[in-house]
Amino acid sequence: MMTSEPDSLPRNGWTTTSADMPAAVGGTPLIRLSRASDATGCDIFGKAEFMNPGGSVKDRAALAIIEDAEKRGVLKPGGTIVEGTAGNTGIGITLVANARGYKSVIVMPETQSQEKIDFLRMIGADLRLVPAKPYRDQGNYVHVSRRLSEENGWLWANQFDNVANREGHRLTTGPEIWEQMGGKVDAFTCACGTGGTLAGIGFGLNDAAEAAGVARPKIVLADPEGSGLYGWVKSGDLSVSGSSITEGIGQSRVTANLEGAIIDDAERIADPEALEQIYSLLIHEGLSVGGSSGINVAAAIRVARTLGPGHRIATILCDGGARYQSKLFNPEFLRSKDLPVPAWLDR
Ligand SMILES: Cc1ncc(COP(=O)(O)O)c(C=O)c1O
Repeated sequence: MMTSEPDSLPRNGWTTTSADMPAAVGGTPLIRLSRASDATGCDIFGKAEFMNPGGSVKDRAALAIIEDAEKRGVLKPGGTIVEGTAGNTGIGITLVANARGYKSVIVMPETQSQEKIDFLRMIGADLRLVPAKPYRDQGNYVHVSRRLSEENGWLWANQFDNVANREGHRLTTGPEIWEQMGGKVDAFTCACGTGGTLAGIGFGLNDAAEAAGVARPKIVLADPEGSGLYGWVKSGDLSVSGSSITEGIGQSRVTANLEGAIIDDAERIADPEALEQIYSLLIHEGLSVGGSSGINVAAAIRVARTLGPGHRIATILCDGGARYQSKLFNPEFLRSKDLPVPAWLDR
């Protein structure tokens, strides 16, 4: 394995001296969300994944996938990693690649936020924008990235079906949440793109609960409109309806990362409900988060109301609001999607 630190050091770069960018991935704070907690009589906590070096939870998947490939000997010094991504995984891969001397080729649907596109270019990704197509179409960004890998002999990160993704969360994010909550976790809510975060943290929390001899937390999928997973969890039906302005989440198939995942229930959250949480977190708590975080917090509030006062619920603040300034915080964009524009934003 190519690391500049001995294996025995903790991977919590924010509280120890970091050797390099990869050492600073993870170890994020867990923040009590006051308004959501007060409104429900529960303690609702958000894991501040926007504090990772690349600004999102996907730094963890990127690092886990790259370290797994290094260990398996399929990523050689100076090698190239190609990936299809909504942007955040591409950012994580490119930053880890820069730190470790690899090259990155990032395939991304052109519909994703300009901020992610600009950031990927800034950090040196070889960016290939493609038209947004459904997964069944061979022009879909995931298939384009796989073909590029086959044609050029590059490593395909394959975040959707490479279970090194969820294994990374099982070994880091899950135990971190358990420890930060003192082993008292009643429920966990999380949206899915690849499913790595939901499945991996679910396994990690389950492992920790088993080791402690206590009941495991309830694991609840938070799903946007336009995703098939809510129906899949509720009735086994993956069919899709509606749409969402959120990015990086929603899925129409059971990825390898989702196979066998612990999922007890699901909440479907429409964009206005997610935006309400995003704006409330920003205005009242000073937390700037993106669309999937809004879906996650809205689902945590619903779960809190179902469980009743006194429960402790964790969720993920996946990335920051600045990544979506031109969309979630842009009155013209919101109006074009028939979404409400809050008065404070409309000036
Ligand atoms: C902002 C954001 N939230 C959530 C997710 C979903 O995470 P996962 O792929 O682990 O399901 C992604 C994935 O790209 C993302 O970019």
